Amino acid sequence: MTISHESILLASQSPRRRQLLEQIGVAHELLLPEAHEDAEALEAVLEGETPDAYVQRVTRAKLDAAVARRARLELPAVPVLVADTTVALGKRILGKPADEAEARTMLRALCGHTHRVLTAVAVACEGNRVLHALSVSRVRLEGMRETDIDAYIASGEPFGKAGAYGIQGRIAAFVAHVEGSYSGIMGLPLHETAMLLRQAHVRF
Ligand SMILES: Cc1cn([C@H]2C[C@H](O)[C@@H](COP(=O)(O)OP(=O)(O)OP(=O)(O)O)O2)c(=O)[nH]c1=O
Repeated sequence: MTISHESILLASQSPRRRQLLEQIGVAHELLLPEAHEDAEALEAVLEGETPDAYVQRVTRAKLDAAVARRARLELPAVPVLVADTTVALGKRILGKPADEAEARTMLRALCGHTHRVLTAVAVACEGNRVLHALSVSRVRLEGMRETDIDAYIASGEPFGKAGAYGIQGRIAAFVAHVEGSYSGIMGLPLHETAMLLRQAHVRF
């Protein structure tokens, strides 16, 4: 992989994060996990951990893994960007649903209530100095009928997404209120990300 010194490395498998970074014109290359790296173990919730502590710990672990990967691959020391998104219903952390039943349980729990979407962002810059930010948004999903939930699950959209939904897709028809950062809910809060990248002297 040839990396321009004007680029950053986005260590993420999320197509949304890539698309969002493109939206603000940040030149980047992907730094994807290698086969032996176990993302699931990294994302396990510790006992008693709050959603805020959880999302920041996972983000830091993703960053450490990505910086180690950059070194292993002998890539130039350009900034590395990572993020993690978690949906919190009170103290309850809703990750990505493992199957249809879990997606259904999550959607039923979210409907008719306001929940928080937390996205932590971290950048490793020169000298491996770490910059980080946390975006917290509030989303209210109105009640969905069981038939609406069935159709949404059948669309496949809940999978691979924290809280079993993606605000950028069909669920938008049920989003009654949003407060905070739309891009943050999608997975990369662009205002906070731009601030961190400017602090890291990235030009875009
Ligand atoms: C709440 C919400 C989440 N999401 C997605 C964003 C993230 O991709 C995903 C949360 O999972 P994450 O673990 O944050 O990210 P990821 O595993 O997809 O990617 P990475 O390689 O960077 O760790 O949920 C949406 O796309 N829209 C939404 O409205």
